[in-house]
Amino acid sequence: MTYTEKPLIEIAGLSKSYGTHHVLRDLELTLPRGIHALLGPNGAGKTTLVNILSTLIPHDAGQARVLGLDVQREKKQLQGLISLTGQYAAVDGALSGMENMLMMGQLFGLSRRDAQRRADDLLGRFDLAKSANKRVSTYSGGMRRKLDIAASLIAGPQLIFLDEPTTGLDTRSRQALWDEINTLADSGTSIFLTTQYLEEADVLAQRIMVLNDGYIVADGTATQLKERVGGSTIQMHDAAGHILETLPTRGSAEDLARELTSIAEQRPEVSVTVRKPTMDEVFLELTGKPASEHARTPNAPQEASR
Ligand SMILES: Nc1ncnc2c1ncn2[C@@H]1O[C@H](COP(=O)(O)OP(=O)(O)OP(=O)(O)O)[C@@H](O)[C@H]1O
Repeated sequence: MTYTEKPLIEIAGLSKSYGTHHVLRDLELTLPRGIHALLGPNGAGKTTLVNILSTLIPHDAGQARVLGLDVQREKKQLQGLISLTGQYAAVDGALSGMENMLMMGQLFGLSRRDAQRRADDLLGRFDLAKSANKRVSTYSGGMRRKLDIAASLIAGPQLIFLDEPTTGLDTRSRQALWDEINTLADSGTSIFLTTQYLEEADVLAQRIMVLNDGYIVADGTATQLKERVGGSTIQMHDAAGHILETLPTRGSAEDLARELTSIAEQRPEVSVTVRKPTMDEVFLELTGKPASEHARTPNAPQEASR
């Protein structure tokens, strides 16, 4: 079996403590290739897990394999197949976008010619070609973040870890980056991202893991996580759109049809909307903590679209 056929990530009994503070406790997880998101409140251990999986820090107990390779014993080999983009863009402001790309290419041992070819391609893909020769200090936050991700892709990694890739970006830059992440995944690169934005996980990820107090408290698709929290609800509105009443349902077509027929007969004047639980409600249910205001996507729709 080659590494391309192995699970993307395999974790068994993984634990990590800082002194007496148990940050990760006995984690078990197997993920196939694709886009996966790790959600959790501040201090839940998301960055710690990403740092372990990307070989930056050792774990205390258990096993972690990425692309079939042991994160500690086969660290060097693994480092050639993955890349990590952290919360703060690690590009050099005094250099141009192209110079940053070439420097990264050199670091990964590419020839100047190969690095130039890859840099041209990536800067074009991330819509940075026009600014390639401008100093990065003149770039916007969104452009820096895109350059950081483009630079991390220069050696063609199989898997890219993105630690809070869109924190601090405005809605438009966030959307543009989501498009890039989807394009990357379409071209065969797997993505493991951490995020505090519930909508980001909802929109992008095939699997979502929720980390809380060192444990993975939920793992599934956005739809599965929402189903855990409960079935759809029926909201009744007046003509001005004000919510008059919210009725819980079990979510089956039969249950919904019965409730809707009863409303049609007894309150024909109201309008109705059927809504699924939002990721905010899922987060609150699973972690006991509301997603903090800053962790919500600006202008995020109130209702999830799935
Ligand atoms: N080097 C360290 N030494 C001691 N404690 C640490 C260290 N790194 C992280 N921690 C602690 O471990 C816990 C988890 O931190 P981590 O950065 O992994 O959380 P996170 O989920 O990424 O949080 P955030 O969303 O705020 O970035 C926190 O309580 C943090 O203070």
